[in-house]
Parts: sequence; structure tokens; C-alpha cells
Amino acid sequence: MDLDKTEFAVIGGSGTLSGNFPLGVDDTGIELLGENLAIDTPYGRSPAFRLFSVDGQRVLTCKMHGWRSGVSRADASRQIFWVFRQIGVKRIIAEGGVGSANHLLDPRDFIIPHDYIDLSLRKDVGLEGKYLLVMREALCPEIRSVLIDTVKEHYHGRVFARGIYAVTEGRHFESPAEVAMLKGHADIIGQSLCPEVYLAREIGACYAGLYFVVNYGEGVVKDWSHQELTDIFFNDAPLISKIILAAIRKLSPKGKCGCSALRKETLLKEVYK
Ligand SMILES: CSC[C@H]1O[C@H](OP(=O)(O)O)[C@H](O)[C@@H]1O
Ligand code: HPA
Repeated sequence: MDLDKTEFAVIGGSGTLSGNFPLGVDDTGIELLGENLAIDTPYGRSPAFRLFSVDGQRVLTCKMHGWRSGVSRADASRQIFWVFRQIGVKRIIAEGGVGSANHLLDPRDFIIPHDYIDLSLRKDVGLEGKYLLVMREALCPEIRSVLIDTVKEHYHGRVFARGIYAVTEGRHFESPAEVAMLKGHADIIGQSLCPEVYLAREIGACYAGLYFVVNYGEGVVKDWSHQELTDIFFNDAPLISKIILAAIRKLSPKGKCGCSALRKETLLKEVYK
């Protein structure tokens, strides 16, 4: 792979990248520079990347949540972020489908969460563990603000500009009792934000995501249909791709948000030696 400097990356979920993201959405100004780009990293061979030029801005895309057999989430994310660091990625946009834990949220609502609760079992990851990661404003306020505006411009449905994302280990969804426990603490539930948010901070990159509600958590309403979830995942991909592309076009590679300053060189090694 041509490891030239690339400042933007998109981590796609089941929605966008199962399609042909971002081609076929708006081909003007978009050039495919490479595909099937799998890289050997210290953590194993990475998933396949695609590299695009969007109005001259290089954008690396990957689909992280494909559950490659035999590869743990911790390793998959380290592979991806190791590559991001090599090529100087500074701004990462993620997207994914989520369940609603808040009765005010319905399928086909967009939400741009401002915070998260990590209930996953993917704690002990990291590239070298050299930094103390301060998780204040972990979801980049600047990218979030651009995503909120961009959804409003492109979508006639509802968009929620704040919310808390509870990250579960999966692969199952939650029981009614688990959803009841989360109510009042989290608005949405998914499996796709940690450990990416930690790794983004570790490499000094901004990270924020755009999430589409694809189901109700158990017990939030009486019943929901699995068919609707599948329909949403497969039919709304072009819309999500369109929003992400438009957001990238508005963002500059260097933010004024200060995300990278929240990574502190740690003295833990000294303390524990
Ligand atoms: C296929 S539903 C479960 C899966 O969907 C979400 O991920 P993504 O859309 O990012 O692939 C959710 O977080 C779960 O991992
Ligand atoms: N729970 C966990 N992960 C999910 C859900 C959910 O309800 N919906 C989509 N991904």
C-alpha cells in the first residue's frame, strides 16, 4: 500500500461499507485510489482498506465490524489504528446501527452521541500503552457539530444532537432486564465504539460517530421486527454514505477542538516499576 499521508478515515459499520461506499453516491470529485489494501501490522494482517480522494483530500475507509473469524475485536482495532498512525490519520468518522434504550428514540432516528458507557470486555487494548488517556470530550465536538448540521441538511427525519451510547460486548442484543437497567443511563446501545475511541485518543486523532437507530431495545416497546432492522441496514446505506461524504467535505484536516492535547505522556511506568 502506498503509505502516503492520509488525514481522514471512515470506520464503516454494517450500513455504509456493505455497499460501495462512497462510490455511487456522488461520484463528482471522488476517485478510488486503491482497494483490497490489507496491511501486515505487529498485531496481524489488517482488514482490507479502500483509499479515496474526495476533492483531493485522501480518505481511508474500512469496515471494522465484519466479525472476521479468528480475529478478536481488540486485534482488529489495533491493526486498523496502527495503520492510521502510520499514515498520519487525524480525523475519524464512524457510523453504525444501534438499538434504542430511550423510549423517545425510534428506528430511523439519527443520533450523534456526546458520551458513552463502556460495558464491553475489550479493556486491555492499546498500541504501546505509553499514554494516559483522558476521556474528556472523547467524541470530538467539532466533528459532532458538522455531523449534526449535515444530517439536518440531508435528512427529513429526526436527528438527536446528544446522547449516551452504551457499548456492549455482543454479539447478542440485550435482555429486557439489561435494557431496563440501562434506561435513564444510556440512550442507545451498540457494539461499535470501544475500543476505537481509546485508540483514536492514543494516536492523537479526533473521533466521532453518526448512529442510526435500527431497533428498539427489548422492553422499550412491546415488539419490533427483525425484518425492519435488516431493511434499514441494507436500504439506508446510501443516505449514510452521502452524509459522511458531505461532512468530510466541510471538515478541515486540523481541528481547533484540542482532542489531541488530551493525550498525556504517562509516568505510569515509573510509578509501577
Ligand atoms: C448487525 S447488528 C449488530 C452490530 O451492528 C452495529 O454495528 P455496525 O453497524 O457498526 O456494524 C452494532 O454496534 C453491532 O456491532
Ligand atoms: N444492542 C446491541 N447492539 C446493537 C443493537 C442493540 O440493540 N442494535 C444494533 N446493534
